[in-house]
Formats: sequence, structure tokens, C-alpha cells
Amino acid sequence: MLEEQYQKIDGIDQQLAALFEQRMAVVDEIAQIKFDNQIGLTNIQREKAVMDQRLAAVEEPKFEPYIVDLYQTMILIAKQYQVKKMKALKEQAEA
Ligand SMILES: O=C(O)C(=O)C[C@]1(C(=O)O)C=C[C@@H](O)C=C1
Repeated sequence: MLEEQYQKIDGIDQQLAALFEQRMAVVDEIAQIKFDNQIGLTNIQREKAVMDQRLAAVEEPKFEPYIVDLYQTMILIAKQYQVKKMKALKEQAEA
């Protein structure tokens, strides 16, 4: 029981993890650009656009609240990473 479903989820998660890594690599690039140009961490307008576009792409309305949760978390993770990276860049510049 459930073996078939577990196989499906394992395959999907493999793709999700690879895509998440790609997204984080871009988030890393953005952190460098923010640091170099003294731009603030949060871009509220962009966050809203990301959320609106992702919600518009959802085909199943019943999943919409979960997409909201997913992207709130995804953006939070991106910003947590960027804070850490920009702090390290600042310390490096001051050393
Ligand atoms: O666009 C940026 O500035 C990003 O750092 C990316 C991102 C995101 O995860 O999509 C994260 C933080 C910003 O507030 C907006 C969007």
C-alpha cells in the first residue's frame, strides 16, 4: 500500500529540490546586487507581484491558500538567506 504514491512523490520532490536550488542561486545573485547597490532587503511590490502571478497560475482553486503559504515561506527563506549573506559581505568589507 502507498508504494506507488511514494514513488510519485519522490520523483516530484527530486524536481522540486533541484528547482529550489536554482531559485536560491538567483536569490544569492540578488543579495550580491542589493549589497553592491545598497538596496534594501524587502521589495514589497515584487513580493506582491510574485504572489499574484503564482496564484493566477493555480489551476485548482482549492489549492490556492496553500500556494499562498508556500510562497510566503519561500520568500521568507529567500530573505533569511539574503540577510545572512549580506551580513557576511558587510563583515568581509569591514575586515
Ligand atoms: O526580488 C527580490 O528582491 C528578491 O530578493 C526575491 C524575493 C523572492 O523570493 O521572490 C525575495 C525578497 C523580496 O522582498 C522580493 C522577492
